[in-house]
Amino acid sequence: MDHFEYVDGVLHAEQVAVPAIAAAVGTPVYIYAEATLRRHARVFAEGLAALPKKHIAFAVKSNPNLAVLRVLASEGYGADVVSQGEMERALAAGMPAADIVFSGVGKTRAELTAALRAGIGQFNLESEEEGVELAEIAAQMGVSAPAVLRVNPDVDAKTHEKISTGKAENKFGVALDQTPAMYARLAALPGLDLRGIACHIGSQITDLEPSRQAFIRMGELLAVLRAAGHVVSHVDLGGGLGVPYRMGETLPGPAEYGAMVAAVTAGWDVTLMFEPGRVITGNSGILVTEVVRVKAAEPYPFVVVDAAMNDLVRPAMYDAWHDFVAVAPTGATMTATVVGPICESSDTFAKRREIDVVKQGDLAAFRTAGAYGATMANTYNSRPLVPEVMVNGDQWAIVANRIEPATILAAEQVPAWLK
Ligand SMILES: Cc1ncc(COP(=O)(O)O)c(C=O)c1O
Ligand SMILES: N[C@@H](CCCC[NH3+])C(=O)O
Repeated sequence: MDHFEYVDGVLHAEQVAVPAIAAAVGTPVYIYAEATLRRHARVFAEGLAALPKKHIAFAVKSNPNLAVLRVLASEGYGADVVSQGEMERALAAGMPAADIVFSGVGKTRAELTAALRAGIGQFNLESEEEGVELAEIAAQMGVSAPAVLRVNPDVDAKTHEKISTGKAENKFGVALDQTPAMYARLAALPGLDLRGIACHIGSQITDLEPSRQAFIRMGELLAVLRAAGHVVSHVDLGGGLGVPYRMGETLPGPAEYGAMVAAVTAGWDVTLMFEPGRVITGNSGILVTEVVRVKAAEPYPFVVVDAAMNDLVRPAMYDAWHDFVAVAPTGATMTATVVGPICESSDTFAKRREIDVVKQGDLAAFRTAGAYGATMANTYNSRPLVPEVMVNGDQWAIVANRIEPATILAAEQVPAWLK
């Protein structure tokens, strides 16, 4: 979090005072620190330095802002995409098609075709049905689709159930015990260059043991597939490494993760692939908001801010914690519930929490909002999508504009029967 620091009592993003951005752009506004993004990208890559052959594909879903993607492209990152839109963004940001991995259970025929045309590096197949369809399209196009089969290792990632992806009950990947036979059938298809396996057990993983167990299962499967005579040159271990959401919290970081991966995968002789998202972007961004008013209530007041669950949905959706701090704290604290203006009780950011004292008109920030923040925003209650700003040293720029909700139909566009 070191590029969002207090200088002379005022929160700064790198060398830029947050109030300067808020005054120019308005609130709410997402602010990203380029230096933090780069540092996270490098620290993650350094954590994997001991691995001989690897490829890192940034999980675009965590933050698809083009400026973010450009920074990560310049750090040598490829992209893990889950839609044609994400693929196009990665390409537009300068990521080579060969460095793009396409995941997701619902890739449509149109998306498979577009990705083949673009020449992406790898399709992560989530079902036999998808593999058969991809093989058929590729064969028609006279190409061979590089692919791996995503396995569901049936491991509990010990994270929030809504962001767990590696248990048998989850929709992702194919059952481990069915994989060898399915791999053999898919490998035989013309149009498919099946070259390995993939897994991803969940997001915001704060205990490395479930991942270790999943990777051990992947190693066992690798041995079974090779014993059956298959070529397995790539193993994709997904993303999911968690980040600290609370000031002072310490979690296993890229170094511990890398050491665990190196120990489990020693001797595999494959290219290992990684799909980190949150660990790169989470603490690279904040959401800045203004206090609309402080509403007296018993036993604690409500701090009503101008950001809402449509701007940052994680607290409403997963009961997620985001630190809430004053941009110019006085040093005093109060206990309050922090809420947005939306007409739902779930529009609550912090319940009965000790926070910096704030009053009407003060600026405040939700920390760790760089991942799954702006990207999950919507226009509920006819609120615009908030702008995004990137800071680089003492410079900053708007990297996504405020977007108004669906435009109001002009009178002549309203069908006669609605008039
Ligand atoms: C297939 C896949 N890869 C990568 C990620 C990125 O996860 P995270 O942002 O937790 O690193 C996800 C999200 O959980 C995912 O579903
Ligand atoms: N959107 C989730 C993470 C989902 C990860 C995607 N597989 C979050 O904010 O924590």
